Amino acid sequence: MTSLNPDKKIHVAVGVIINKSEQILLAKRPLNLHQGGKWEFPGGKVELNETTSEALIRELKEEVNLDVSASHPMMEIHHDYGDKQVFLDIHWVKNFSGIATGAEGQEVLWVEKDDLIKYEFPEANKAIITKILAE
Ligand SMILES: Nc1nc2c([nH]c(=O)n2[C@@H]2O[C@H](COP(=O)(O)OP(=O)(O)OP(=O)(O)O)[C@@H](O)[C@H]2O)c(=O)[nH]1
Ligand SMILES: [Mg+2]
Repeated sequence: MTSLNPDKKIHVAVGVIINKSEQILLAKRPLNLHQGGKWEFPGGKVELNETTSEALIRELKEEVNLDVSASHPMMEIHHDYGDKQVFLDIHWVKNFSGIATGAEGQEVLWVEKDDLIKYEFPEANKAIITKILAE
């Protein structure tokens, strides 16, 4: 039996990580995951009893081995993929230490802002790219 689930929207903490050379960090989503094979901004699901910034710190350590010391809100996006509804809570991350690596085996890349349009992203990310380019 199918039922309506009011909580099925997934809350995701997303980091737009920008280094001293004004490059942005991208990671490639593993093929087996939702929206697999596309590039993304590192991040992941906010767990119960966790704030968005706590989730961001945890996810960026797990995924790209960076230690985030500060982040600030950039924008919120609600998107329906049909098979999944997401609430992307996107933060700028300018204060961090460490060397970015694909800690889960994924490809990671520092990209110039103007080159972002060359990469394939999940549909919901279009507005994020627009916002970055407007900075
Ligand atoms: N991390 C991230 N997720 C995004 C972006 N854009 C976007 O639509 N999403 C969607 O948001 C959801 C994030 O889930 P995720 O797979 O990163 O979550 P997670 O790291 O906690 O993974 P897991 O709990 O499945 O191991 C996915 O459905 C993904 O397609 C993005 O730029 N970054
Ligand atoms: Mg993730």
